[in-house]
Amino acid sequence: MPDTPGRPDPGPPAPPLPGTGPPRGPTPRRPGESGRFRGPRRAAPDRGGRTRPRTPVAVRARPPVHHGNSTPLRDCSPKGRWRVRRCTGKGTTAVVRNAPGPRGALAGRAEPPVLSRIATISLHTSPLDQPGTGDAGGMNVYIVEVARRLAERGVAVDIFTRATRMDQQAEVEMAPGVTVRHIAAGPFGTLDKHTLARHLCPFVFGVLQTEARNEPGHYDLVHGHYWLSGRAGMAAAQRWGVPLVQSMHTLARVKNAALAEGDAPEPEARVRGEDQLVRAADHLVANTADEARQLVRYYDADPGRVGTVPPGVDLDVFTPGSRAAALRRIGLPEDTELLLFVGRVQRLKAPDVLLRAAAALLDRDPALRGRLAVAVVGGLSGSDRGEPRRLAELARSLGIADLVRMEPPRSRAELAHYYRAATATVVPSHSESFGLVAVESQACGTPVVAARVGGLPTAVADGVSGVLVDGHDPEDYARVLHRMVAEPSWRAAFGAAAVRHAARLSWSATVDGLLDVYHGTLAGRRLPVAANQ
Ligand SMILES: CC(=O)N[C@H]1[C@@H](O[C@@H]2[C@H](O)[C@H](OP(=O)(O)O)[C@@H](O)[C@H](O)[C@H]2O)O[C@H](CO)[C@@H](O)[C@@H]1O
Ligand SMILES: O=c1ccn([C@@H]2O[C@H](COP(=O)(O)OP(=O)(O)O)[C@@H](O)[C@H]2O)c(=O)[nH]1
Ligand SMILES: [Mg+2]
Repeated sequence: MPDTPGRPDPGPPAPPLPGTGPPRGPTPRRPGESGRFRGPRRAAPDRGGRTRPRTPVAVRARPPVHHGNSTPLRDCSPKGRWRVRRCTGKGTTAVVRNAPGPRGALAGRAEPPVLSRIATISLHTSPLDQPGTGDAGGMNVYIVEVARRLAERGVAVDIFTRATRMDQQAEVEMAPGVTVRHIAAGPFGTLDKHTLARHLCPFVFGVLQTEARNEPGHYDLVHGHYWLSGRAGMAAAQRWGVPLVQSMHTLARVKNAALAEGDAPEPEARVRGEDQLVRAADHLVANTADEARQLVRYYDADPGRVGTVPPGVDLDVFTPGSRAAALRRIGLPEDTELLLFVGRVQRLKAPDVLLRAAAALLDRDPALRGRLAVAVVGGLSGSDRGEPRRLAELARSLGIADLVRMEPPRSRAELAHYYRAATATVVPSHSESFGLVAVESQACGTPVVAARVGGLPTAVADGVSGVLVDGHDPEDYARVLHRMVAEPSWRAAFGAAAVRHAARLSWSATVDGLLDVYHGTLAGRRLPVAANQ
């Protein structure tokens, strides 16, 4: 990754969102209702089935930037240093939190923070979508895997996403304790992510309206995924008086510093939105120490508010198995040497590098022609929809069209067969905050040949579970792939180490890390993090 790119002028601030400005405005009402509405007075059961006490107290609105703004509070329900409070005076309700800090009301007290329900925001893509196509990728997998496991540990998760079809139910139980809530915002159908910022206000309104059907204090924390969700999360967290934890998944400045040839840069509006979000979030979750450093270096994040929590892999689905059987299963002869690409088909992921490397490999070893195959598994993605057509043309011009299979997006169970069948999975991305595909492949016992960018050096143990390549020269990839094909014992050693490496990256460990971040945030702790190492 190149060093800090020239930081563009931050420009004017993005327009304010509902709920972000002090003092707090009127509470959302139900259609046809007048006066204050806080929904049915339903007591929220905690994870043990008990009812959490709600204590009405005095109100004070919080300024928009709360860090260091410690205010002693009395007579309120403690959630670590965060307090949710309600006032019946003057017909308004407000939710207030006191800022973390040693002078806060809880200083010196050792009460464990309450964490029973989280609002997860995934505005631009739904956890119910098929990953590996459009804008649905590793983030979707992450949200699903984490939500399920949080619920298993007694933390209910509501995932707010934008409704994309008229026939979608307002709420869908994705797993016990995990509810996907569809919020109408903008027209139905898939919208380009760059146009979604225009629909933030109705989305935020829908989220606030949904929450308003419950007692105040329904959510203990907001976790935003991707910058658009984070912008919505800023408003919701402030309105509810709870902390905002944010995962960026990708950063515009990082992507723009490493663009593939011909790729369009992320727009300035995203860069500005990310800047504001980094300032507003109570804690940022980075996938790797590299991403944590990028947040500090490119966005001036406070290192004490950046936590590093690596994503994981489903070790029940992605397991090693017979390569010959897997090849048969996907319709290829048992002696095939399969080079595999899995992911959203867009320039940033550089599937073209794999095709060029396959052609270079055949130049090195023409005898391979009868048994070499290349599979590109995944769907159209990104604003430039021409990539699949360009790949097909490239394959023809390289004289390898007969070897290349363009496969539609596959389910996770089906993907496991592709990984097991492959000689190597190739991840030549120009930028990658982590790279779940690399870990899934390793969990199936297949080594990875990847670009040495972003989080891939964490996902792949270089020289042990795979090989990292500097840059995107197809010859460099071909050299490594040739050895994988020509020296089966060399490849087998990588494969065995790959299984061990992936076994250290479980979703359960991810949830441990996230719970630490959540509890630390609720308690107002700064995180001892590697962001500035
Ligand atoms: C390329 C990259 O860094 N991917 C990450 C990331 O994934 C996706 C990314 O955030 C996409 O946004 P964009 O193309 O605008 O930058 C989203 O649309 C996708 O839904 C994300 O999945 O997150 C993954 C999980 O943290 C990470 O493994 C992957 O490397
Ligand atoms: O046909 C496909 C292609 C991809 N994926 C999944 O999409 C995710 C891609 O995540 P990754 O972090 O590698 O990249 P991202 O798309 O987030 O940039 C991985 O979990 C893949 O298993 C999938 O389920 N089916
Ligand atoms: Mg700051």
